[in-house]
Amino acid sequence: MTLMLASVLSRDEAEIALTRGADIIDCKAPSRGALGALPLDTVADIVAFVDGRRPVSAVVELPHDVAHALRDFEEVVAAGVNYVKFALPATPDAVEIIEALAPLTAKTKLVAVLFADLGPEFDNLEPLAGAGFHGAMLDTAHKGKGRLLDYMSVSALSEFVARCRALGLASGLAGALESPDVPRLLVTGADVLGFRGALCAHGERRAAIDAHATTLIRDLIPSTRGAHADFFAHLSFLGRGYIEPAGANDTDCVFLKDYVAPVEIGAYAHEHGHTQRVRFNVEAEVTRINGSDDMRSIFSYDVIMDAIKMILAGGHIELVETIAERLAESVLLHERVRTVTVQVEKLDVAPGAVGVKIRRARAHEDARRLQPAPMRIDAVK
Ligand SMILES: O=C[C@H](O)COP(=O)(O)O
Repeated sequence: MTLMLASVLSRDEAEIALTRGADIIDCKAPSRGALGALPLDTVADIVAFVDGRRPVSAVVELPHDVAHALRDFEEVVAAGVNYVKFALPATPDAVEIIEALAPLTAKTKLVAVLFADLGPEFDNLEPLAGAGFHGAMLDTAHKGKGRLLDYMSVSALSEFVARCRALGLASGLAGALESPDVPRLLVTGADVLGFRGALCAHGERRAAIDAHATTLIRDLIPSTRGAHADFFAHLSFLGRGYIEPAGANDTDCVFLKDYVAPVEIGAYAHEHGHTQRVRFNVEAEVTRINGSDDMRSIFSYDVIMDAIKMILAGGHIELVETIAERLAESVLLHERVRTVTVQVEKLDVAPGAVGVKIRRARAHEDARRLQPAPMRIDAVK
């Protein structure tokens, strides 16, 4: 289950984040850049307010002299936080920094932050795991100059998450994330999605966090916590067709039309080692959700494009049928999708197009698997 991390700069903001359902309360000073540390007394105040109801993380800004870092880390640990985050530079001394901080892993959970916009060094993940670090998080250093997905694709982020998982590291994704990014990043399986800007009015990370903006992000991330668990149960039953539409007009069609990509595809030997143009047409029949006019009520076409990119990132594929089946399966993972039609065409084999068109539906038993009491969306405002 992916957790929601909310970066806050005060006790009052921690109260908003906590009451609106954030899973992790992250102490951070937006005025000091991407990974700014709050004063220790503020961190202690937030820890005291949260009072164990959620895990609390805090940032340490690495000093140039790593020996001093230990003292800074010790002070934050003494403030009672559960996780300590710091920026691990993509420089040759990174392993030296990891080794210097390793003794602290006996006292707290250390999370190294790598910056996607600064050429992150993923080979440092092994030393981090070997030193007993808790996790690694991708973020962006230059706020206001792009989101995480502007620097790394969903496929690359999925690889980062898988590599962390294989090493026993928890994985986090952050970086000027916005609400449309959430359904796209959930497919990576990251342990944590981190937010600051998206929780603030008008996405301005230095402004105060806003209760409704925080609730919107919370509602987009499935949760096992309280009202939001019911909310998501409600959504998932909608997706599974639990609330039977009165008629066909209770579903909408989200489509991707004439999306052409270079694909390594073909069963013949001469089709290996190069790409061919392949055209994708996808129609997803989705259960409509009324009651909100934001990301909570839509199934994003981005998710379809990301699914295509993730399949193609896997290398050469022999058959168009294979791509079509995998794509249909990926789209049906989203519980709002009731049926999907996928057409995959090779454009460079003949004067026209050749390929396959399939239609797949969610298994009917899926639609009746659970029987909750439906809940109005605005009940979680
Ligand atoms: O770890 C969470 C970061 O504070 C994300 O901040 P941001 O959403 O402003 O990039």
